[in-house]
Amino acid sequence: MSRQEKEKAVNVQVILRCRPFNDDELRSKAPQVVTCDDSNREVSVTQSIAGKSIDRVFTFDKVFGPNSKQKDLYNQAVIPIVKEVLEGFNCTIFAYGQTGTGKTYTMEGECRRSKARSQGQLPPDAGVIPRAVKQIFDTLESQNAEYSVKVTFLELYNEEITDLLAPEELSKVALEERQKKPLPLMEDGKGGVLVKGLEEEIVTSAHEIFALLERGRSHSLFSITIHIKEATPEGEELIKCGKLNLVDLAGSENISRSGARDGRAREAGEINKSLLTLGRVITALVEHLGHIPYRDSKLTRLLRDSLGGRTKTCIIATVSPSVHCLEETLSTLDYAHRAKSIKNRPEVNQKMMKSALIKDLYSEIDRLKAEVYAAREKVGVYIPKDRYDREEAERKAMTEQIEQMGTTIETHQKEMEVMKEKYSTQLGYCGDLTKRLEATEKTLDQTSRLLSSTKEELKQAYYNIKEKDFIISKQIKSETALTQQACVLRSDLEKSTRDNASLFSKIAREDKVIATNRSIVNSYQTDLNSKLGFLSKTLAESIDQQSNHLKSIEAICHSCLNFHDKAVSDLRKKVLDSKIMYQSHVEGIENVVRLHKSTTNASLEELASVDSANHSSMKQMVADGLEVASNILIDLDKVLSSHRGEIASFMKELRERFSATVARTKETSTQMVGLIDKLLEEKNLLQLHSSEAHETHVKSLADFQKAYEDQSKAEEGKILENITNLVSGLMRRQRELVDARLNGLEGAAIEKKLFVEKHCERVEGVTNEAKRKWEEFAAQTQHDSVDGSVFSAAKHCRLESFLQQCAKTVESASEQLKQTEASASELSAQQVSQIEELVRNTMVYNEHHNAEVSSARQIADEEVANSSADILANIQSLNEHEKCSISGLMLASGAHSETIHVLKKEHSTQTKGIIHHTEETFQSCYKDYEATGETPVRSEPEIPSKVAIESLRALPMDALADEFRENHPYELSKDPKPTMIPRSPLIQINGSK
Ligand SMILES: Nc1ncnc2c1ncn2[C@@H]1O[C@H](COP(=O)(O)OP(=O)(O)OP(=O)(O)O)[C@@H](O)[C@H]1O
Repeated sequence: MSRQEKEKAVNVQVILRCRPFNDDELRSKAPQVVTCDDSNREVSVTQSIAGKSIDRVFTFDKVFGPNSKQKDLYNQAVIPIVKEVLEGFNCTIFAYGQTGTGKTYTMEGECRRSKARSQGQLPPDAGVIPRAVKQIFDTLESQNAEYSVKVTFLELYNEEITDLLAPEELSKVALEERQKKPLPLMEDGKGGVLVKGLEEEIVTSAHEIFALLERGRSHSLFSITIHIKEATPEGEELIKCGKLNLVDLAGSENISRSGARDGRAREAGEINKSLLTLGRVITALVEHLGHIPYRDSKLTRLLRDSLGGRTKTCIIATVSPSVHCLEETLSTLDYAHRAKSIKNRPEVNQKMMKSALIKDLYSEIDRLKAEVYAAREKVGVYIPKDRYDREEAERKAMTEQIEQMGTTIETHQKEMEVMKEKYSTQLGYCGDLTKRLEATEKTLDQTSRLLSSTKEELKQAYYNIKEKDFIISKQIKSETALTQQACVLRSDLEKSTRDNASLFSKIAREDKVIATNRSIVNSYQTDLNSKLGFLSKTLAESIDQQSNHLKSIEAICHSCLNFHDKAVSDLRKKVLDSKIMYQSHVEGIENVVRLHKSTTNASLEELASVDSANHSSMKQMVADGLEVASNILIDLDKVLSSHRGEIASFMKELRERFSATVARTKETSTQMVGLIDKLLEEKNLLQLHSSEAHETHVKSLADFQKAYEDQSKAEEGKILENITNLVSGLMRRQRELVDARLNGLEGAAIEKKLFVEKHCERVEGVTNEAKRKWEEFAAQTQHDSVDGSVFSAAKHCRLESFLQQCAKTVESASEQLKQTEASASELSAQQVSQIEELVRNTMVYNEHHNAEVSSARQIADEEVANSSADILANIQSLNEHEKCSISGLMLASGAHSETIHVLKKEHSTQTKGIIHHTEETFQSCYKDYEATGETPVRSEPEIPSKVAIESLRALPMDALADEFRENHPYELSKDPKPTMIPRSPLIQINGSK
């Protein structure tokens, strides 16, 4: 298979494993309801509904029955997955199922307790995790590859993540604390999720992993990440990376079954939250909904890439074969079957250049160093910018999620309301349907009764018609025989007339008699024919009416039956639909209620704890505040009194200083005046001194010149002889220089003198001005100081009054603070007790509500089960009812046939009357020949006797009817088929007429 093909969308692989019966189930002889067909990958579950056993069959990617071994499951299902991990895919295997169905057995097996693996062999009971670890290390070692393997191991319980690989060198207490501390989840910025602070352990052999697995528990997620070094043909080093996640989920049973209460209820609620969210995520993925609620639980956040992402996923669903777990088994099978339709798009992880990996690792080391430094120096929290940004983004996302959850809760509540309404409407609808069913059943009963009575009547009518046909045919036969006999007689008479002329008169008489008799016979025949015609007409009409009536009844019966069948099937469908809908609603409501309950309980608990914490912190705060305030007040008091003293001393000092300053100013001004006078004196002296100094200077210069000249003359005299030529130049130059210097000094002295004189003039002016100003200033200062002392005295008085006022305010404030503290603590205690009561009430109400909901659900369940069972039983027993009603109808038809018998009797009496009357008339009219004695002896004509003629006459109606009944006995319960009814003989007669 090419890599491209491999990276296409693939369905999540779902494997079903059914464990063998456990000891308890064997002891209680629990019936088996789950049957596995490993070769056809089918699982069938037998359910008993309304006394009938119904099989539901599920097909999975692989099925492992109760006799399957750990090795079989691993070899067939897991080896290919581990191979793909070593090729660079990310793969996840997770076990899902009810508690005690073998999730941990399948994932971990019994190897934790076994010592066999210490010899390098795994025990036969070893599960998927140890076998996968062994396969990974065996493969890596056989490939002689350079590799590194690191593992993480966490527990996900109660929606909290705990690191099972937290360092062991910490003390036991610290370790426990650390292990208990839940770790938060963070988005990694690439669409993935990271567990913040999760330890990654580098392992070099399978044994090290086995040692780590000792810390394992249920509800855990064990991840192995493998890096394998590869070399390209160009000599570059690449790192291939694959990851295998092995998850043992929590049991999927519901809260009511587990009987969880209080803390355990929260636990079950949280577990349920994870599994409910997992179910919702699966549904959303299967139905391709826009929003997949991954963020609703930590489990789904962790498994995000495994459900609809780029990871290859295999779900191992575990079930029990026992009837006791039927409900959960069906739920697990539904769950797993739905998950089969999830599509993932697995991708091979991109290979990394070794240098890039090293760079990444260096930056990671830098980050860790910075964190270690921050932790060691305890200089606050060090968060790198990107992490801060990530956390900020996560915080925002969480805020949004909280808002979203709020709206989701609202929507759920609304949905719950709608569902409740729908539920009550459905109940009403169910009631209506039941009433309609009852009414329809009654109508059906009546119609069935009517149908069978009508059928019986019809049958009776057919029988009567046959009987009448028989009688009529007999009568017609006898009439024909009589007519023939009359004709024979007539021909005999005619022959006698011809033979015996002497017997003319007799013949005439006889002719007369015969004519009379013939007319009687004719009239009798006409009369009989007309009566028979009337009778047959009446019968034909009656038959028509009967058959029409029967047809209409049949049509009504058919329509009734159709309507009934349709109504029954509709009803059955509706009942089943409503039952399913009701169950789904109940399930939905139950889930919502459960979720709501867990959330409410958790929030109530949280509220209670927050509230009590708030109360104590408030109390503490108020007490602290009071203490601080009273400290401050005391300080303030102290400060105020010290300030008061200080201000008083300051004022005193100020006053003293001021008067000293005034005195000093006065003194200074006097001194200044003296000084100025002195200055003026000094100026005059300076002037004098400067002119004197100038003169002295000039004089000293002249002296210097003279002395110099004298010295030069003396020295000249001494050395003139030796250095006349050499020194003469020098001396000249020296003289020039001295002259220039003397001239300069003289000029400067004159300049200085002029400057000093000018300066003295200016000083004099300035001093005079200063003296004037000083005197003004002194006067002003004296005046100001007097004003200042008056003002400061006034200020002092005001300040003092202020201080007193301030002290009073402080005292009243402290008093008020005390009062406020008392009332605040009283109020907060009151509030706390109120909130606590509210919380207690709400919790009780919640429990009560929950109990009500579950009892209502139970009752509704029972009622629905009862009513649907009743309806089904009713439908089932419909035939029996029909049979009963038919037998009832048979009785009714017996009564009816009696009535008909009576009618028939009446009819035969009437017919007898008619025949008797006709006979009498015939007897009275029919005259036999009377002998006169005049007739000669005649040859014996063969005239049939009256008895013979009478014998030709048809039997009376009763006798004919009896004969018919004897030959055609009436069958009671056989339905006459209209198509089989023989045609009435009267039709022929009527036609021939
Ligand atoms: N296929 C099997 N063969 C033999 N015994 C099994 C099998 N499956 C489970 N068992 C036994 O059933 C018992 C319960 O199994 P296990 O603890 O693995 O269930 P579980 O689903 O992990 O439960 P929980 O949700 O509580 O973790 C164990 O004693 C285990 O040995």
